[in-house]
Amino acid sequence: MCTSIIFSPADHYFGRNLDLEISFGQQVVITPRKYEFKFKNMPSLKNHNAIVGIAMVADGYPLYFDASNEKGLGMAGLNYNGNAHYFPVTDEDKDNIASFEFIPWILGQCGTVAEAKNLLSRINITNLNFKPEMQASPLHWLLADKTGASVVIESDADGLHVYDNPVGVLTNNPKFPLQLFNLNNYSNVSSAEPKNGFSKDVDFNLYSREMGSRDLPGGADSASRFVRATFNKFNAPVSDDNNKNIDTYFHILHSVEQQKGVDQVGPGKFEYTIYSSGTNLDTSDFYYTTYENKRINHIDIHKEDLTASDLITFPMLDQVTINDQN
Ligand SMILES: C[C@H](CCC(=O)NCCS(=O)(=O)O)[C@H]1CC[C@H]2[C@@H]3CC[C@@H]4C[C@H](O)CC[C@]4(C)[C@H]3C[C@H](O)[C@]12C
Repeated sequence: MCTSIIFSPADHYFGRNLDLEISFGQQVVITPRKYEFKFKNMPSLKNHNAIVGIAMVADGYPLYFDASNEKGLGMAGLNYNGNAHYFPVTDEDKDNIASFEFIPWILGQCGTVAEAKNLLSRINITNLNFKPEMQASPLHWLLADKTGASVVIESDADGLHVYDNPVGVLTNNPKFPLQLFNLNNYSNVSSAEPKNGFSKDVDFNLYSREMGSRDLPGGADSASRFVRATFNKFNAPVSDDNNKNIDTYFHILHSVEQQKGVDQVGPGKFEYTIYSSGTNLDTSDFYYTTYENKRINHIDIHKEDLTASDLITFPMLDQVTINDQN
C-alpha cells in the first residue's frame, strides 16, 4: 500500500511512500522541458514544464509513480484496486489520456491545482495499456501545489471525480470520501493528556505518558495509515528551517512505513516501504530515502540542464549507511 501527503510548515513538501513486495527498477528521473512527451490519443508536448520524480523508464518513456514540476505542482499515483475504472477512448469532445500518461499530461502543462482543474474537466482516463505485457495499474492520484491546495482524482465506474482534499493525505481503498468520513471516528485522539470525560466517580491513573494518542490505529492497512498520517501531520512541529522541515516531513511518512516481515502478501512475500520521496514544491528540490538508506538524499534539479531533450536519471542509493563515529 502507499501513502502520499502534502506537508506545509512554511514551504510545501509533497511526495509519498511506495509500499510493495517487488521493485520495478525505479529511478529518480528528471524530464527536461524539451523531451517530447508522446500520447496515445493526444498531440505530443514538445515544450513543457520540467518534471522530477520517481519513474520506471520503459522504451525511453518515464512511467512516473510520483513527480513534481518546476512550477510547484506535484502528483502521485497510489493503488486503488477494485475501484479504479478506466474507459474506452471516446469520440466525445474530451481529452483521452491513458492512466500512465496522466502525470506527464498534468505536470507538463499546469502550474497549480486550479489550472489542473480546467484540464481535469476535459479528461477521459482511457483503459489502454502502455504495452500488452504491461497492464494498466488501478490507481488514484493526489495532486497538490505550493499554495498548499490538494485534490484527489478518482476514476470510478460512474466517471471521474475530483475531490478537494482538506487534509492533504491519500492512501489506498476505500474511496476518498469514505476515508475522510472515517476521520470522524478519531476526534478524541489528542496530542494532549486525556481529561476524564468518562465519569467523575471513576479514578483514572495516567500510568503512561502519550495516552492522548492511544486510540490512533496502528495497522498498516490503508484506513489506519490514513488516520495516522493525518494526525501526525497536523501535530508535527513547524520550523522556518528547510532542513528541519524536510526531516519532519520524512518522520511523518516513516510513521506509516511498513517494516519487512509484518504484512504478508503471498508465500514468503512481504510488502514493505521501498522508498519515501519528497519535493519542496517552493524550490523543486527533490529528496528521498529508501528502506535500507534512511539518510536523506537530495537532488537539485537546477544543477541540470532543464532545457535539454533527453531524460536525466539517477539510481536510487539504497545501501544501508552507518556513520562510523570513532
Ligand atoms: C504498485 C504501485 C502502488 C503501490 C501500492 O499501492 N501497492 C499495493 C499493492 S496491493 O494493492 O497491496 O496489492 C504503483 C504506483 C505507481 C504504479 C506505476 C505507475 C506507472 C506505470 C503505469 C502502467 O500502467 C503500469 C506500470 C507502472 C510502472 C505502474 C506500476 C505500479 O502499479 C505502480 C508502481
